Amino acid sequence: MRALHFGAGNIGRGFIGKLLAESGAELVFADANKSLVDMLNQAKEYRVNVVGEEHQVDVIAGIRAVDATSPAVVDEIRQADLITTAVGPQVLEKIAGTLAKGLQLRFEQGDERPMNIIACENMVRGTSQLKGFVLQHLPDSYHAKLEQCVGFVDSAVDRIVPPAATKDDPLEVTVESFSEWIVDQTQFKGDIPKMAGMELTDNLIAFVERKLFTLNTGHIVTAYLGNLAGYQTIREAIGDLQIRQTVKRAMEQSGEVLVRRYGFDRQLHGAYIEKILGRFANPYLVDEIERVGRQPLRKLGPQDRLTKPLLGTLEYNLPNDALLEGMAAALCYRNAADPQAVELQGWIAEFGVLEALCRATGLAADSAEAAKIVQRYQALSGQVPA
Ligand SMILES: NC(=O)c1ccc[n+]([C@@H]2O[C@H](COP(=O)([O-])OP(=O)(O)OC[C@H]3O[C@@H](n4cnc5c(N)ncnc54)[C@H](O)[C@@H]3O)[C@@H](O)[C@H]2O)c1
Ligand SMILES: O=P(O)(O)OC[C@@H](O)[C@@H](O)[C@H](O)[C@H](O)CO
Repeated sequence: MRALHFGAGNIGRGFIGKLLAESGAELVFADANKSLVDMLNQAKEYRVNVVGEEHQVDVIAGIRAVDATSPAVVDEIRQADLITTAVGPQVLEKIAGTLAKGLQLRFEQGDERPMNIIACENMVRGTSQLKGFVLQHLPDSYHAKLEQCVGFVDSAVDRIVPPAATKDDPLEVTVESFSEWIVDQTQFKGDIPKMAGMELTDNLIAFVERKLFTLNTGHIVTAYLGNLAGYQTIREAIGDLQIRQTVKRAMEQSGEVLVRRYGFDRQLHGAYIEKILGRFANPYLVDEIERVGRQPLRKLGPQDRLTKPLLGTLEYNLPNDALLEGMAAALCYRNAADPQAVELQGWIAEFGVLEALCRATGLAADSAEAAKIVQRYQALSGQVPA
């Protein structure tokens, strides 16, 4: 199997690329960072440090890389059996034109072999969104061929991978031992690739929402409350009992929506939350609040990990105070190095906090929830670190 993976970053090297290579795929990374591409091509391998109760170092060998902005990537796309991505939700639109070029070339050459594409991003049905972008770039005359030959397979991906702590080997990644990759088995074209570590489901939406609206909801509340309390890492923040209680409650409040919507077993979901709290406290990982808190406008978006669960609590008439607290803390997030944090603070300065909140989340300005968030923001904003 020839696999092309877009995004040789933390999750690309530490999870999806590792899994592809270990399954025997001929693996090529495509990345826009030229020095990363050069380093991968020079080393042809990298180390993955798997940390937890037991430590292990895996060497991922026999890999190469291509500049995702160069014409060479088009030919790699043409030849691939499986294309995966871990580039960030906002980048999918940017790589769609290149994907369309590679697919067009493949179709022009009369190649009708099945190919599958899986976006491994923290978003609901990211691959389906990518398909929409690809269709915008692909001439209409190839749309039927795309439907016939290319499977766009949605997935849920879970493994905490902070940027590596070691400075001496820039390619090494450190990952937690837990990992979960669940894909929608109904969307493949041709044979489903056999890969240890890739689970199949015909009910993907439940698993995507379970992951995004539990782990990522808890993660972001930890990050923004931790930031307000002056912590640097997720582990420090979750070690603060008061923060831990709010984070747990936020996951429980979001979780109750998931239990009602998808029929998850309440007790098992409680155990899932406990396990996640343990993962946040992993003593072997240094996960900066800055990484987890990145892009607050995306995190506050209507379909994302704070607003969507909040809307669910309204639908089922459930408590939501911890989710509101997390959203108020998000509005307090300042980071001069994060363009979305700067933009959010710019909106607050220009339009006031209520309008900024409504722009970011889509909440109605006259809603009770918006009023409560603003009230909590006023109380919390006094604590914003200098
Ligand atoms: N790190 C985690 O713990 C984790 C876990 C699960 C899911 N995810 C998701 O995986 C995705 C990637 O996250 P990450 O933490 O690995 O980020 P990252 O920043 O470490 O990696 C992203 C990579 O994409 C590359 N890239 C950017 N634009 C590109 C382009 N146009 N073409 C090709 N490559 C491009 C960057 O150079 C970088 O190497 C995100 O959607 C994230 O939500 C991350
Ligand atoms: O990647 P983001 O920015 O959507 O979210 C930050 C973290 O919550 C995320 O990367 C988690 O570490 C990951 O989702 C764990 O599976």
